[in-house]
Amino acid sequence: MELVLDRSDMRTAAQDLLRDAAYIDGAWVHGLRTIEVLNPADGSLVGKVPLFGAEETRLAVTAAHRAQGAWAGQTGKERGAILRRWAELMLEHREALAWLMTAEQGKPLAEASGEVAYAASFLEWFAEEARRVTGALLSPHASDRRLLVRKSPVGVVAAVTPWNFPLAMITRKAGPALAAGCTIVVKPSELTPLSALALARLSEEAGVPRGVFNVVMGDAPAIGDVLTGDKRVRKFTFTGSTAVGKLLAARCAGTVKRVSLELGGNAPFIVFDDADIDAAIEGALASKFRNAGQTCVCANRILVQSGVHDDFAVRLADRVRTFRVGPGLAGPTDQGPLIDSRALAKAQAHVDDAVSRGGRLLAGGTRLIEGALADGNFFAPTVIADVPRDALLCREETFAPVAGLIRFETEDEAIRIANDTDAGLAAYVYTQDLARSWRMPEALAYGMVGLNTGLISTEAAPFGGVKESGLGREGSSFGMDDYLDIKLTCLGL
Ligand SMILES: NC(=O)c1ccc[n+]([C@@H]2O[C@H](COP(=O)([O-])OP(=O)(O)OC[C@H]3O[C@@H](n4cnc5c(N)ncnc54)[C@H](O)[C@@H]3O)[C@@H](O)[C@H]2O)c1
Ligand SMILES: O=C[C@H](O)CS(=O)(=O)O
Repeated sequence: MELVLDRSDMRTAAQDLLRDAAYIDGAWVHGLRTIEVLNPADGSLVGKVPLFGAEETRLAVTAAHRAQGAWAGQTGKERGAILRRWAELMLEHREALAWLMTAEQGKPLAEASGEVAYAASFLEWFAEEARRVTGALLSPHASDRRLLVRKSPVGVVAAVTPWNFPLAMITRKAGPALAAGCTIVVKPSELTPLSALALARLSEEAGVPRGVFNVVMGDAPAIGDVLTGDKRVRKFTFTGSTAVGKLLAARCAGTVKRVSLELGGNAPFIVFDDADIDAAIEGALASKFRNAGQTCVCANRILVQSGVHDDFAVRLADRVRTFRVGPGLAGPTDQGPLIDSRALAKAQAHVDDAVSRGGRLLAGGTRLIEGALADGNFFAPTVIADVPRDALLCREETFAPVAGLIRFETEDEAIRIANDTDAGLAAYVYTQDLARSWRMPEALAYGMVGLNTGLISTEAAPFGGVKESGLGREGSSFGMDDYLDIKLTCLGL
């Protein structure tokens, strides 16, 4: 199958990583029925993958279950060495992985390359954590007893991941899982499966034993039924929309699985009068428009104190008008397409609703269809000032390059607006007031707060939300806890 890429040198490199089969028990398994993977920038065919279902998923769970004991029997140092080699291979193939990602997901090549490094950083980080799983010898409750606590791998892990970060959302789970001694079955999004399969291809070269890392895709509900219902799966981890996360988490109750969820956001981005406005503009651009606004931690509501609201709005609009919007494989761009037509329709609905309620459109506001953009899902980077608080974009995750500015007067009012949502993933505050810098993170009901920065995601920190944005944390040493069970040995002397 010929990968249609613009530069032949990169086509060759990406072609080597391109797979049209699922990866089960160390084998590439083709299917009679296939799914087409399309480039969101122009609708062209990037690749095909099997349309698999329950039967193939059970085969993958069987492989993971069979491999788990031997994998856990390796030392943390041995598992860590394999994870580190996997990370090295990702970086050695960084350009090819980035091209494949831009082809199937649409993000600018520079962002895709950044995600490859970000994804590799989780394998690198957990290669070290693999060597640091410790236990405890507790102070006994009686002189003839000894209390020994050890941590052991939970067992077979099932992971379901989204399309917006096709590599990082997988390694953020596979890293700690494999470091802990678990094995894993991954179902990537059917919109972006090629990056996951390229990762599997590199896992072989890294020495990940057969059955330890498996990738299956196709009929998502049928696959999900097996992953949430098979009792051999002891841990289910999901990254995606809140609605689907709730559905799948509920299904895990039947076999009492460990569950971790990374769900939707509705991030407030709060700019006070005393903020460094230049820094706040840069932070808003980075947070709002990364991946064309398709990240779970994007600024979803930009709250600006009234003293600086109009100046901030005009300056933000001036900046977004300079964005280079286009296909990521055709040359340097600042913003790529949205993932599909549904995303385009949602973006337009949020814009139309905000304007109909009195918001002032300062930039963008419509789909882009000129020239090379005609066949893609391109939406103009958009800024709307004075958005009312009952607007759709204040109540729903927009997941598009649409910046809605809400005016506020006081700190208490900003906190009330910010916390008025069921989401609780990320929030951002720009202020130069020291006391306010302490008050705001404490008052905001979110798992993560960016203070004078719009970029908070790193493998070195615990990523996750509160309320309906999720359960558990991914990244940092905290990220191991979801893949380990605590076992007590009470020794009678
Ligand atoms: N909190 C985080 O870390 C984080 C990270 C990335 C994305 N997200 C969220 O994910 C959403 C965007 O991703 P998406 O559109 O892929 O979400 P989605 O929920 O539509 O899909 C996520 C995954 O679930 C699968 N899926 C969907 N329905 C299923 C079913 N019935 N059974 C089994 N699997 C099913 C999909 O195929 C995909 O692999 C946004 O809400 C975003 O905020 C959150
Ligand atoms: O979309 C959610 C991802 O977790 C984004 S990030 O790259 O981890 O910030």
